[in-house]
Amino acid sequence: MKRRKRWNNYPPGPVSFPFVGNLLQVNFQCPRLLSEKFGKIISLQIGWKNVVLLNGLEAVKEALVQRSEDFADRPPFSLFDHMGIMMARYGHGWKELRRFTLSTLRNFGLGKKSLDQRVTEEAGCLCSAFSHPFNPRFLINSAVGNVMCSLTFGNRFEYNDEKFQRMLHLIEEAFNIGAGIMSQVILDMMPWLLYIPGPHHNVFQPYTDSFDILREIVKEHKETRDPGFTRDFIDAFLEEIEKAKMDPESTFSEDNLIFTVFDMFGAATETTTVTLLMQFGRVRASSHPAPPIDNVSIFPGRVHEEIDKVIGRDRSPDIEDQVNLPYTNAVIYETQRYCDVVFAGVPRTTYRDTEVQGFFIPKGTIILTVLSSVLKDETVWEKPHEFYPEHFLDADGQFVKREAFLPFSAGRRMCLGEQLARKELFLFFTTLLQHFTFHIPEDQPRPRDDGYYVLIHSPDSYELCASPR
Ligand code: HEM
Repeated sequence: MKRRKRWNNYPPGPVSFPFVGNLLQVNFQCPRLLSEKFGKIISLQIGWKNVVLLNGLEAVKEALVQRSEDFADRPPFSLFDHMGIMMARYGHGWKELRRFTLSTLRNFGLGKKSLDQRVTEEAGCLCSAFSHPFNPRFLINSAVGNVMCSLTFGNRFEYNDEKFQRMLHLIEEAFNIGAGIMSQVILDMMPWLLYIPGPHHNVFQPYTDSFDILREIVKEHKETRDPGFTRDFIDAFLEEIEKAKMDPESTFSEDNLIFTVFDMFGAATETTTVTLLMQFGRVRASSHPAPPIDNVSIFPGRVHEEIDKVIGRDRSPDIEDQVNLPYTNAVIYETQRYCDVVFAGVPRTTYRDTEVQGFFIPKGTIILTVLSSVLKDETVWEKPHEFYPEHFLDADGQFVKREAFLPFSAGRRMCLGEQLARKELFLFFTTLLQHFTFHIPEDQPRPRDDGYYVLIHSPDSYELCASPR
């Protein structure tokens, strides 16, 4: 009863059951249903935890931008005391690691040529790996993983390299487990389970295996490092550990190096892979002989035309071409809006007592910013539930950014890799469309448009044929 204390002016929500709260009543994939009943700001109880869902541009903007610090914390992680960046609690350690990571990635090329070249080079490798017909997930995931390897370890891997594939697989598995019901709800409600042997201890395995692989890579770096020459992110972090040796407050340690690299891989690979799969999925959906379901059928031709006119066929696309390719750019942005990959955001926690849209929200409440409800906000977008690249074009056909375009979230904890992801989404897409036309293998039905929701919104598995242009 004490835990169920209600505050004055606390947001409304469905009645919750003992122990499980609203866990069994709520369809998190469709928060719109809850909104229709309770409004834009809804309170829930998941196990013992108080959770508040924020829907729509106004509420999400007020929380993440205007009251940025109030909403900057993350919930405690039930499995272990994990630092890194993604799940770190708001405070000195997180600030130090985030600032360092952002500036190091920038120096290695976020905003500079060298990163563009790495991505372009990887897009070239991806082109040569395309066969006929094929499932693009493996290749795209490997190419995206390789960009991260090149930034953090200084080298890329062959797509069929066993160690590389094992690492990508383990990190993905660990992220799915970390966000799953066992670690988020069951172990959190009953932490004493960890003192009892049983199969639930398997949740730790992908973490320890991933950390072992990363620890080995860090060890190799320490053995081969030249202090006058920084090869990659790991070298830069090792330098920082040395500089901070005498500072007892410092967050720079080998454990935190491993956690940070792990976090970046986990945050970067699946999100970017799935967004690219959605982009090619849109192209593929447009080429199916059955009548189109929306206006997708016209766009690949227009994108090909624009790329041919601005870039031609002889040179590789460059990030600077973006400004001269308004339609292509609009298609990329619209895919992110329409497919809302990180549909419910990443959970935050209130850092102090605060309020949103007049509702009181106490310190320590878990906040889900439903990004999907912003990307499809009916008061903002002309055709929120259709694929409509014109959302990002003005009357003269020039590209325009929109305030409600928040797939990377906003505020202090917004995605740290937005610039890198933007480059990958643009350079992979334009390079592949410059070289290929895509279509669905004969005999396959029109692919479903809705995909499935776990931690993120992924497309159903599909096959693609790529014909050289
Ligand atoms: C299309 C690709 C991507 C999407 C849609 C995406 C989306 C997001 C979202 C919605 C968040 C949660 C922000 C919040 O709490 O409000 C986030 C956090 C984060 N992302 Fe991304 N992301 C993408 C790519 C990347 C890449 C390439 C990197 C790596 C460099 C990255 C690194 C991170 C990190 C480290 C965080 C945690 C930030 C913090 O807590 O301070 N992401 N991302």
